[in-house]
Amino acid sequence: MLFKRSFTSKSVPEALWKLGRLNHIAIATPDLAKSASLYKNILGADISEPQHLPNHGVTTVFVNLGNTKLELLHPLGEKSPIQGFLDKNKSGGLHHICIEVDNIHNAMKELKAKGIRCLTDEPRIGAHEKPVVFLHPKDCAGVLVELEQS
Ligand SMILES: C[C@@H](C(=O)O)C(=O)SCCNC(=O)CCNC(=O)[C@H](O)C(C)(C)COP(=O)(O)OP(=O)(O)OC[C@H]1O[C@@H](n2cnc3c(N)ncnc32)[C@H](O)[C@@H]1OP(=O)(O)O
Ligand SMILES: [Co+2]
Repeated sequence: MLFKRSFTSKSVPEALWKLGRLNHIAIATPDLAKSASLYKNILGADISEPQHLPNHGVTTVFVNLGNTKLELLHPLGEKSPIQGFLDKNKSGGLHHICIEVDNIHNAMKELKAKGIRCLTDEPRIGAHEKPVVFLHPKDCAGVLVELEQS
């Protein structure tokens, strides 16, 4: 005998958070001026002024692509989190992806419970003045993932 399963608001608990749009793809570079010039003068993109983020140990230039952004990253200060990556990848390369979430605290709680390492205990304010958190690349198919509150 077949039973029809009914999905009511009672039987399906509402998700505590949801993954949203791709916010940016970050590229670490040993020469920020050269990489910015590549996108602006050779590829003809719209780019931002450099922004120094001492709390994150990086200087960024954003490249606006319309549907998403590129974040060009260069180390700032002596303990930059991207220095090790640039030591291993001398010409630079793809560093992380950033995906928006609608509730970063709920996301962190659930991901931690599922064994995904968050690289800080609390979100920090990121390049867009919104809370961000990074997830360990070894727990995310080899890709460093940044979550940003939408
Ligand atoms: C402003 C903000 C914003 O947009 O709002 C930003 O983006 S700030 C962007 C900069 N900030 C961040 O990246 C913060 C989060 N990142 C970090 O805390 C760090 O970069 C780590 C991800 C923990 C890696 O640190 P570090 O390179 O010193 O550690 P490690 O050499 O021990 O690396 C551990 C393993 O992870 C690998 N690994 C390191 N960086 C990686 C990356 N970007 N993508 C994929 N794998 C990576 C290493 O090769 C190594 O693998 P093997 O053991 O197999 O060799
Ligand atoms: Co980023």
